[in-house]
Amino acid sequence: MDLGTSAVKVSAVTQTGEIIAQEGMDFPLNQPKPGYAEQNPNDWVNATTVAIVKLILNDSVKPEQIKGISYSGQMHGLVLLDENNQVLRPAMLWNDTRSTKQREEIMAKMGDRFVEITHNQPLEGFTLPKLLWVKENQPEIFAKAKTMLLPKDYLRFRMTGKLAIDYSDATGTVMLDVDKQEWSQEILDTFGIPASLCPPLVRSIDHTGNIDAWYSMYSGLSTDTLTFGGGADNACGAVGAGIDSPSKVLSSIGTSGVILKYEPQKETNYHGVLQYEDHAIPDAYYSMGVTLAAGFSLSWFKKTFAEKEDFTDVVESAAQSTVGANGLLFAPYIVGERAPHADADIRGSFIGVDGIHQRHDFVRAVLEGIIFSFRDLLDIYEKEGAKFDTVVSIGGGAKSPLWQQIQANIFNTRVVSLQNEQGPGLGAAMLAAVGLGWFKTMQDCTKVFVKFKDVFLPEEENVAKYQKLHEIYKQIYPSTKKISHELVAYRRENEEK
Ligand SMILES: Nc1ncnc2c1ncn2[C@@H]1O[C@H](COP(=O)(O)OP(=O)(O)O)[C@@H](O)[C@H]1O
Ligand SMILES: O=C(CO)[C@@H](O)[C@H](O)COP(=O)(O)O
Repeated sequence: MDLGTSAVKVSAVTQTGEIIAQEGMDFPLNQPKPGYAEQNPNDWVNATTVAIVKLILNDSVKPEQIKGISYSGQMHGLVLLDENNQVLRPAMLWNDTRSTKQREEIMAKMGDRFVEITHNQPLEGFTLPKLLWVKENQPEIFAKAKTMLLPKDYLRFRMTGKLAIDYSDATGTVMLDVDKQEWSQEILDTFGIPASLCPPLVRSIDHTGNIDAWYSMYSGLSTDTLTFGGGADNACGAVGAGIDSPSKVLSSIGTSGVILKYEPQKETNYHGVLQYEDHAIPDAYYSMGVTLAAGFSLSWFKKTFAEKEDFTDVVESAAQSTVGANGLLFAPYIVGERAPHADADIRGSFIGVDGIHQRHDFVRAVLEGIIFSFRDLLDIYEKEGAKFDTVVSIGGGAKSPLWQQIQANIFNTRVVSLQNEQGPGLGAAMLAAVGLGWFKTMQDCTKVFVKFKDVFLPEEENVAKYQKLHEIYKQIYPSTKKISHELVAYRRENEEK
């Protein structure tokens, strides 16, 4: 199961890694105020159940054939349950940036010590600042809260009745002591959070209970089906894309965008400039930089300016434009940004709009702007001495060959795609396959399951053009910061009246 932000995708995978059936279902994202991003946890369960039922009825996957289920989940989202395990409020998602005040308080109280324990800065997107926002703004809800879960763990709970969180998602709460691999008592004590709120920690390949009788009745699944820990969607994406050494880098265009590197050592610490997380692979780690609105920028553009048209046609119309979109740049900061500019109040922009521009130039600028923001992240890694020979491209954005060629040119590195762009879903299936004992190690499973499809090579002339354009792009953030902040403040003032 891949519980994304735009949809859930359920894949049936054989012992040899063939995806024999796939179903999905969308669910809404609610943005009631500037910076807010919420979903109803019941929507995840209902959408997943519909996808499972379709898999059984439409695709003839027999329930008794399904030996194991594992989960890939959108990260950091806060789900709070009361003493009867009922959901207390809508889930606050990874792209919800309302907790700037709490983020600043965390740094003021703990400073570098916080970064030392968690290997991360307490950014708005992470779970702890959200929890502290609820504590301060909805104390009656905080008082009733008995359990905190992340999105995929809530889904598992509804399917098995068991509470658990795996280490890769636990690092994303910024409440885990990365060196000790346990919930940080120091952080919990400093912010008055009861340890009982934190669910039991499991490894991504650990058995987390069977499908229970209630969910078996509801979905048609068998109670003989085992579930496994699963992981953060980016950890699972890296597993499904075969990112098993520091020379390969993952480029994921989902709702968010991610540039991710495998890290063999626990001790590596980017001091919060990049995120540092436990991997879904036991005893391994990964770092990443996140663009908050990657695929989301394109979906926003399509919904706003081309609602009735086919998604692929809109994307491919960018081929009618030129490298550099005839002199038009786009900065994808439409819900704020996380890396390299941790700024909840920056907003997006089109720069250079000219009377000659047509809609396809705007589409091209959106595709390129998202990859320029990825280029910013690669630059951080390259400054730290990283050398990549291959970029593996996954996520909904990997459906477009044009977008992958743009990546090869902007990264000046070869880009490969997967046979099926569902990296996180395949990664989750691999965790179940290892958990079931079908393979001894994740590496053994990777050799059988991970299959590449197309290769996109950098084109020298276009690489040079994009290098020039990226230098211009880099000026957008400092040049638009003050204007963006004033506009967001204006909107807040007027919406609060
Ligand atoms: N045909 C397409 N070509 C390129 N990008 C696409 C296409 N269809 C969807 N996308 C992009 O894929 C994104 C969704 O990717 P996905 O990996 O499914 O996200 P999530 O896991 O966050 O739900 C959308 O935001 C959209 O911009
Ligand atoms: O916040 C992060 C990573 O830190 C996001 O990457 C979320 O995990 C959402 O993923 P997608 O829905 O875009 O796959």
